[in-house]
Amino acid sequence: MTIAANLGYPRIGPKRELKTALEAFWAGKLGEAELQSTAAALRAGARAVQQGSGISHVPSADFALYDHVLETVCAFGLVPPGYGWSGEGPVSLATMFALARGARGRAAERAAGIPGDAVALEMTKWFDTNYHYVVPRLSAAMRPRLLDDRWTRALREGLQHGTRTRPVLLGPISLLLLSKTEDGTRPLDLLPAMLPAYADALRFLAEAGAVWVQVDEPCLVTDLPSGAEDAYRTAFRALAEAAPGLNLLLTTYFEGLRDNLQLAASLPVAGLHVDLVRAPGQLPAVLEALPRDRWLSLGVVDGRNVWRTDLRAALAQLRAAEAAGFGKRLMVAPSCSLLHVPHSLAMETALDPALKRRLAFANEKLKEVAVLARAVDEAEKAVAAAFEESDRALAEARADERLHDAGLAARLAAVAPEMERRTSSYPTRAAAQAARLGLPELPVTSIGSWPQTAEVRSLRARLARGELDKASYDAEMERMIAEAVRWQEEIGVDVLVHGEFERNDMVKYFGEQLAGYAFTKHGWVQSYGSRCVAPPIIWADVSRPKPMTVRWSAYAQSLTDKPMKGMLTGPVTMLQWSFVRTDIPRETVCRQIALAIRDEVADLEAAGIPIVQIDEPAFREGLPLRKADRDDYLRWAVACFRLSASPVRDETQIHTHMCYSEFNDIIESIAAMDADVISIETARSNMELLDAFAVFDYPNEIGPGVWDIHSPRVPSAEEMARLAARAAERIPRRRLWLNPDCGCKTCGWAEVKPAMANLVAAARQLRARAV
Ligand SMILES: Nc1nc2c(c(=O)[nH]1)N[C@@H](CNc1ccc(C(=O)N[C@@H](CCC(=O)N[C@@H](CCC(=O)N[C@@H](CCC(=O)O)C(=O)O)C(=O)O)C(=O)O)cc1)CN2
Ligand code: MET
Ligand SMILES: [Zn+2]
Repeated sequence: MTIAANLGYPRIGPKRELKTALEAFWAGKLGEAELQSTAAALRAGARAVQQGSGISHVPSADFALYDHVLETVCAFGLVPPGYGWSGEGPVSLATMFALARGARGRAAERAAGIPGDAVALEMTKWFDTNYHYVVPRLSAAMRPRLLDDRWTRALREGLQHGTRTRPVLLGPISLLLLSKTEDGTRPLDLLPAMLPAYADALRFLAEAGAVWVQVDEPCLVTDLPSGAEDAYRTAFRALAEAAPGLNLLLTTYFEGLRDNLQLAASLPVAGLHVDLVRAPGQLPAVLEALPRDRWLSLGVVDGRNVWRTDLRAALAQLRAAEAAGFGKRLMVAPSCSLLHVPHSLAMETALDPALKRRLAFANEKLKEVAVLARAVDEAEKAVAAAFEESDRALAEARADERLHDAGLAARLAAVAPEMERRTSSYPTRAAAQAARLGLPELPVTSIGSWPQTAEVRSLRARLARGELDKASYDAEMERMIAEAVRWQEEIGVDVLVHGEFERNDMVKYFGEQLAGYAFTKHGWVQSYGSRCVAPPIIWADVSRPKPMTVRWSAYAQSLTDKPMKGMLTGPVTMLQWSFVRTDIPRETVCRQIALAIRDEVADLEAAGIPIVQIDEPAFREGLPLRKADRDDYLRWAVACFRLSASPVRDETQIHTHMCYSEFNDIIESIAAMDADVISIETARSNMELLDAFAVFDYPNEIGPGVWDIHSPRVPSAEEMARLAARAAERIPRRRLWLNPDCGCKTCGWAEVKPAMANLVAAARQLRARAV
């Protein structure tokens, strides 16, 4: 019988219950037992929904309080020293959260022996998603072993409630390849030490009654480093031997297997899961390569996007697998974990009904999976109604004239090459800008947002509930802007920002004002830990009905003689952090957004704003996972940024900002964006991220972050001056700016005020020193 399977379910809870519980726990308002019981209730709810939808392979241990990579690290005792773990026994919750968030000198941390200055481990993007995982920091001295059998515990939890779940384990090779090492060891060198711990986990699972275990190896879709192939063979031989009766499902997602297909097909596992949404074309090769005694799990329902599945097209792929001899060993599944989509459409009462009919969130996707599994076994007739609904929604979408804006198409077709170029080259512009702005050496600025306090959010919540009228809301925003402007002037910041108080999120805020975008009420997706985003949905051609930010920036500029920086989110990030329609190329959607941003840039200039920052924090994240696909992406991504940035005169300064990025492999493209100034996150890497800019001889101005805003610690002026001096060893001082790593929206004013004052002091110290 064809098996309906799921690979992972959203963790945050339909009403963000996990977020609420975590934040209460961290604030000392909720005990550990209560936190754990909220988590258990969420898992029970998830199992019930999945089973109720007809899923027979329900995942377990896909849940994590903060992050699944971090929980894996803690389970195996891969904890660096300095976080209060003795090296024996299970890793405490306090230690786990200190690894994730750094210590804050709280009583619970002191009690757990965690030094007050313990800094958080690095966080980075999970492949090309907007989910962040905690990067394991490994060393050869570590003695991996199974300290906390979270997998067997998860299996037993399901069994107690009558469900034999399929535990999910992050595979050893992906775990190591996603890690960093401290002592020059190569991550894969740790494999021999890791394997006994993995073997224990599998053996205990088998003893506890597991039948299937999902071993996630997403790195199999990437360009593997040397040695990885052998490591895969060694590892899976050991895993297979550890628990011979257990069925391992080798699970890949986010891309096709390509040149790793033979490797994947040759590993001694019971089944292979492949992503047929990202890489539908790999099916024939997979059918040819995979031995017929293996199970084949086909990811035909998109786990990364919110559109309803074309059931007929998906069924055709399943039938092809059946015809090729996998009929008795077939699984239907989402392409990847459903972590990346919102819980349920049921709560979305305000969506346009026609649009809503075209959507499927996690719960709806599970039903599609179940319908497809039945369709394979019982013929389409058994599920005819579902197929007709899918056909109808698709036909309706194709016929929907609202999707296409003829005027916009004409405008895009008329984009001339000079629209993607500033009038003059950087040296000419730099001179004009220097004359206009009169900035000191090492100018001090910030990345845009000031704290999104509970007060700001509650104003917005009251506006949404109708308890506050728009005029009063706007007046409150102006009051906060005015206060922020006065404070920045007082402490001596050179280029001011208005603070972005009026924005719920840097993408959603713009999406809400652009035509072609829809947004949800409860469509939350976990970004990291307790932080969520509600990505807007691009369903039709995107255009800008009217100016979006000019009012706030112009107001802020009216309060000061110092230059005010206008703040926009760039086209690539707007694309990357939205759910995007699939009927036209992403490149086209991005160019539409670029035109909208371009108009906003021009309007800001016309309103007298001398500097405009176009944020592109997701520029690197959008990079295809495979090197072979990268040039094409970089070509259009750079062009879109330039299209949005180029309507202005020489003397108007364009900034961009990027964070969470390694720049080495894309530095040429960053230079090609030709922003006058780029600010980047570098504080945590001790300026090492700047090396790419130095080696490449990056020609324009750079603001390397000297304050890690993700840490609650306030850096001293000396510390920031030291980092800036390190930067000055790499980049000529006349092209350097001083700024934090990123926006301050998640900080509190208690850190922001002293840290910004210290930043200004650091700049003054350095200016006084001749280098
Ligand atoms: N889209 C996106 N992706 C991104 C980032 C980003 O900024 N945006 N940054 C990086 C990730 N960093 C992030 C940093 C912070 C948050 C974050 O703070 N998220 C907020 C939600 C932001 C939001 O949409 N806020 C809304 C809704 C706030 C809310 O929850 N309101 C309450 C009511 C609050 C009250 O009554 O006081 C409710 O609706 O229940 C607003 O401010 O209006 C959260 O989880 O809490 C998310 C990601 C990378 N990816
Ligand atoms: C994730 S990048 C954030 C940039 C934005 N301008 C801010 O300051 O919040
Ligand atoms: Zn940032």
